[in-house]
Amino acid sequence: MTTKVALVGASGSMGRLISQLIESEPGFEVVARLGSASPLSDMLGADVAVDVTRPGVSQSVVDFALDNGLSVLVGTSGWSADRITALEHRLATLPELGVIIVPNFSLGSVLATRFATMAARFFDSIEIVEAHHAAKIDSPSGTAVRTAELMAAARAELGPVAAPHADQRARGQQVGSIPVHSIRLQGIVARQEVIMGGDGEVLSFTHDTLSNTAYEKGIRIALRAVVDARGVTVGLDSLLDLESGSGAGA
Ligand SMILES: NC(=O)C1=CN([C@@H]2O[C@H](COP(=O)(O)OP(=O)(O)OC[C@H]3O[C@@H](n4cnc5c(N)ncnc54)[C@H](OP(=O)(O)O)[C@@H]3O)[C@@H](O)[C@H]2O)C=CC1
Ligand SMILES: O=C(O)C1=N[C@H](C(=O)O)C[C@H](O)C1
Repeated sequence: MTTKVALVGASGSMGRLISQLIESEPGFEVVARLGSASPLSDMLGADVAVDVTRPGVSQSVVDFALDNGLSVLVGTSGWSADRITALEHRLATLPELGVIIVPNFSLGSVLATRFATMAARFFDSIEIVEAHHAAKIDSPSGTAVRTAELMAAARAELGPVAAPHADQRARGQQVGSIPVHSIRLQGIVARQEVIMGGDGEVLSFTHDTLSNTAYEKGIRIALRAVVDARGVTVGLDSLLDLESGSGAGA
């Protein structure tokens, strides 16, 4: 059986990549390509929707898809913990449907976030510096927000990180008390550094995306998973067993 995909944001950088990947993915076919001028009803007739649009648009795409019986794979940034909680409540009333939200399709990025989350309990001084291409419209990046939220959750019992003078604008935007600094620069694809300071030492986790090919494996894994998805799933790590590495060889 072929899964019919409505690709929302098809003309964009991620949309073009996903369209290409689906062409060589057995069992999937893009039946609708939507952009900013398309009515959302163009999705109707598809089995699943893939959303790679803009943070301000993604919610309406997901709402329309769910209203019309489509599960959704979301690659768009901007799905903060609050929005995800609201979505979980909605999905609780739609037991046949699922939404998979993947802040970053790159395996390396997901691993870097996992390592940083593991280490977060051991350091009180933590900051994130993320850098993206100049065309990126949102900041902080979805990956940085997710990383900060996971680190804050991991150290919930320890309280906020030590972020002196965090009221000064140049100290970044705090997410879960962790200052996040965003750089938008020509020449860069995507980069994130999580820096942790301790007594006489600094531990850092850096991930560089050098080209969009870094997203390919993760997109294939998430696409296969969305067909049978139920409820809300967040992060590529939820689709993989990071301890054993199983599922990563797509
Ligand atoms: N999860 C991940 O690993 C990654 C996520 N991203 C995220 O994915 C998103 C898209 O990134 P990218 O492809 O680089 O962005 P682009 O700006 O290249 O593409 C955006 C796409 O969204 C479409 N769009 C804009 N408004 C609407 C609307 N109202 N309805 C339907 N479609 C609309 C645009 O269509 P039109 O041309 O008609 O305006 C375009 O096709 C961003 O949030 C980005 O942060 C990016 C890279 C990796
Ligand atoms: O806009 C991008 O390019 C990216 N967006 C995502 C984010 O906001 O984290 C994922 C990746 O960093 C690239």
